[in-house]
Amino acid sequence: MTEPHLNLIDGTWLPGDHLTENRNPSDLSDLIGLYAAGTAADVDRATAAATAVLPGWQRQGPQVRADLLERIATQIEARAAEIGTMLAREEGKILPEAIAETRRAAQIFRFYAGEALRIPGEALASVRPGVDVEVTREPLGVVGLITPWNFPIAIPAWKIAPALAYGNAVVMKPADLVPGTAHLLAQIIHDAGCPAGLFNLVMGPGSVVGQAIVENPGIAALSFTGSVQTGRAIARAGLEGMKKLQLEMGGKNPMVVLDDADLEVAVAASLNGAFFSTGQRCTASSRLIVQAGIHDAFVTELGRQMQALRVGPALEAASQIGPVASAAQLQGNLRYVDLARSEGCEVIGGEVLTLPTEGHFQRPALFLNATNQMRVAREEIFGPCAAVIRVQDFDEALTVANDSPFGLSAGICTTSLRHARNFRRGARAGMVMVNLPTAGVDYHVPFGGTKGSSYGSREQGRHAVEFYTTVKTAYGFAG
Ligand SMILES: NC(=O)C1=CN([C@@H]2O[C@H](COP(=O)(O)OP(=O)(O)OC[C@H]3O[C@@H](n4cnc5c(N)ncnc54)[C@H](OP(=O)(O)O)[C@@H]3O)[C@@H](O)[C@H]2O)C=CC1
Ligand SMILES: O=C(O)CCC(=O)C(=O)O
Repeated sequence: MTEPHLNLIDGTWLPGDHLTENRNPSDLSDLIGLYAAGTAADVDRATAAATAVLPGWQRQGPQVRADLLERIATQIEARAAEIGTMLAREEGKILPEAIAETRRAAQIFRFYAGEALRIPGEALASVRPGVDVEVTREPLGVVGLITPWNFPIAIPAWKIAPALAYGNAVVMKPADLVPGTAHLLAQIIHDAGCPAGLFNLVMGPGSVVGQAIVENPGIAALSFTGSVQTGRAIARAGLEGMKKLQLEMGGKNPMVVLDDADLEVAVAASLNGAFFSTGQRCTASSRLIVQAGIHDAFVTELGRQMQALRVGPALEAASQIGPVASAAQLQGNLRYVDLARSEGCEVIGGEVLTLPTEGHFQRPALFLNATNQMRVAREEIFGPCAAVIRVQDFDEALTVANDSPFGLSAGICTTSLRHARNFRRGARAGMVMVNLPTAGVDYHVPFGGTKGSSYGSREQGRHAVEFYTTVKTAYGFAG
């Protein structure tokens, strides 16, 4: 058995109060390691250390921050194969996707190394003669980051990097399913020369460590990605503590396929959007809204390609779709497959697969003849399952696409410039994709949604400055 992996608090590796097992969802006999589960007292200690280090750190200015982020980026890149392997092993994403996600994390750190030197501000003349006004962006203080399991390095990266770039300190809790990638990232941040207490990793259950972060009065702001249910609970408790909030939650993302679409493009975008990463993306295309004229050809070709996808262990080169991340997630997916049948859908695929290694393998599923009022078309499943809804024309497609409690990403496949433009304008979603999967985003532009998908200002790109800073207005009279 390898050494247990500890929490990073105030620059020191500390044991928490017990150890939890991290197992490989592609092979449950593979024990990846033991990870320290922290306590509320660990969160208090981390927050106190973060508070103490901030004044000295902020006095050093942005070049020091940029240099630190650059060193972190370089190390992540250098260790992309090792980190990607850990990510694939603990989360179940296939290795090429896991390595690509790791490289994306490096790019994110590098992007914010540059942004640390570009913090915007304004100088204005006052309405009063002789007075100058300066509007600056100031750090918030200590920020609490609570991250999910489905992007175990990209999401921590796109929260940690702007938090540090804009002069804050961090207390982070990764999802309990994926401590290994977070621990590697914490090691890199520590080894890159991050001052003690500036970045703290506290692993452990959401109900203990997550809750303690949400309730700690020393934490000024919370950035969370995960389920709607947990996001709502964090919003209530966070507001009680008057914290600044940024919540990224679910999606039920529509992919509209019009009669005039290029069939090959539409099938490729839908296959990728609905099933890649085992459908475990908040941007997944879980509603395929298909115009009547192309419906049968589209469903036949998508069904054929979906059934041909090779589901297998994440580290095997032949695998195209890895396992579902956990037993609980698989059980949830299977309940939705049953529900689809009982709501009147014809189901293709969706069954549990028995492979040589014991893991959570499931064949992707299409729910045909769905309507937008069915629960399988309204609730986020977060698995390799997509509901197909037939519509008559563009107007109906747009109405159905917008009729959802969520509004994260929305896609359309069409060769009509007019339909593409009207969809971009009319879709009630934070991100719109034309002839592209609803999932798979760039790291240097805003990410986030409308309605039940997101709360607070956008993540990623230059827009992250809005969340991770507060505005100060300073007046001066020079005489
Ligand atoms: N939008 C997205 O990107 C994601 C959406 N989901 C959705 O959520 C469903 C369930 O997944 P799940 O992992 O349980 O999502 P959760 O929302 O429970 O978990 C997200 C993060 O919040 C933490 N957390 C849980 N409870 C609390 C709490 N009371 N206070 C503070 N933090 C808490 C979790 O910790 P811990 O892991 O220890 O429980 C994890 O770090 C999925 O089926 C999917 O629908 C899930 C992941 C990402
Ligand atoms: O689609 C992507 O690239 C990112 C998706 C994501 O962040 C998520 O599913 O949580």
